[in-house]
Amino acid sequence: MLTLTNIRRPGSTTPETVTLDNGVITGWNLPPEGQIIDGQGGTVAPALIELHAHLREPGQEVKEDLESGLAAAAAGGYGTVVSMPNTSPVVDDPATVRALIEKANRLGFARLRPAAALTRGQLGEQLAELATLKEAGAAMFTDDGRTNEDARVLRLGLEYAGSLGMVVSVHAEDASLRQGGVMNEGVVSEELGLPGNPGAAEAARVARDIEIAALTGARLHIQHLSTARALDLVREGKRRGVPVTCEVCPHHLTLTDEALRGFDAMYKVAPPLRTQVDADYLLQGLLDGTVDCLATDHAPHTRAEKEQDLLSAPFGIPSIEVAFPLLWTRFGEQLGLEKLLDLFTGGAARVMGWPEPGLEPGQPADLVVLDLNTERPVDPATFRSKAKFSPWAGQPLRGWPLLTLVNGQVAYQRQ
Ligand SMILES: NC(=O)N[C@@H](CC(=O)O)C(=O)O
Ligand SMILES: [Zn+2]
Ligand SMILES: [Zn+2]
Repeated sequence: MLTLTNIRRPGSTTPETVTLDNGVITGWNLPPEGQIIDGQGGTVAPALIELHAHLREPGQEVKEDLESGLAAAAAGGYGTVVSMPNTSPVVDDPATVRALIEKANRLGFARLRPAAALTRGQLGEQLAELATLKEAGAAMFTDDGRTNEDARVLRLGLEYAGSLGMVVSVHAEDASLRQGGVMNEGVVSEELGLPGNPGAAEAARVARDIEIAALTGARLHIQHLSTARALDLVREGKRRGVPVTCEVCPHHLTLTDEALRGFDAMYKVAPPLRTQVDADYLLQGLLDGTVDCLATDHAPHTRAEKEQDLLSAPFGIPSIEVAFPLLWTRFGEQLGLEKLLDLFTGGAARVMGWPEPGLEPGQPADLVVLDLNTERPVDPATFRSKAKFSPWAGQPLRGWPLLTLVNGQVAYQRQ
């Protein structure tokens, strides 16, 4: 049993108390019992849900592992993380899915809901054993890290996953258009003389995949959507009743291809940072509901890897520890707290078909307490993630988590 005192519900200024027992919320403003934690006047919300993080286990533990990645997630306010299967080996077998879940349960940080590969080895040729992967606990199917080039294989994957009631999520870029592009194709890439990856690579693939979702009637989720054009395609697909959803990442909302002018591969990410027009358009998509949820695509690499030149360095930006404060500080006024929290919690749950998280008695005791007002600079040296660098290093942000509870247990507490 745990009692959390001195917390406020979103939109309220009244300090309250909540009691947790057996992994659920048991009641509000009851007499304190069990372990008592002072919420320091922070705002309490359901713990955030991350649908897209690269935790790198198995095989790439030099970049991140379950312990560092799930601790980082809890420090970022997340209670649940869907990990991507582009590991080494690829997560395409039930035993690995089970082993990951068991290990994560022992760690006691954020909950892990691993995604499994849609195709064996993520090679895009033969479907993985989706039914047994689901049975083992796979949360969704994706070949993220790679693109699904064969439309027929994606069709079969959607049909099979759809029959199991599972979501397929896609990294939607046309590989032949993307080629060796290391940044957005446009004015900046031309000035810098760097190979560009056109927005059309994303839009063309999103259009194709929405058609396949319409054809199959199966649930398709578009990952890390980055362009205005692709967002219009999703909007139109939804209007037609196609079962398509999409996520947007913090870096595509807050950074543009201008960041590449310093030739720093920290800003190299797939899909690439686009233009301010795209970033503004994505924000509108958050406001009007076209974007279903926020997801970080937390993609840790070693510093040495990211210090290589732009052509050699791997793609990816780590952000799981800064996502909420970053977006609250930048867009809190435009979005409002309730909408922003919904994009980090309920929106993600609805994409997955999971129960709607909430603060009522009976709800899971997965909670975050946020300090919405105190400004603190981003300090990558304090990150739990192994990737101790950040595009937002030094920036003063508000909205830092004070406490994250998972299953009624402390998964993170700020010192
Ligand atoms: N987004 C990235 O730039 N990188 C991801 C792969 C991916 O999400 O496609 C990674 O695994 O590092
Ligand atoms: Zn991807
Ligand atoms: Zn990814």
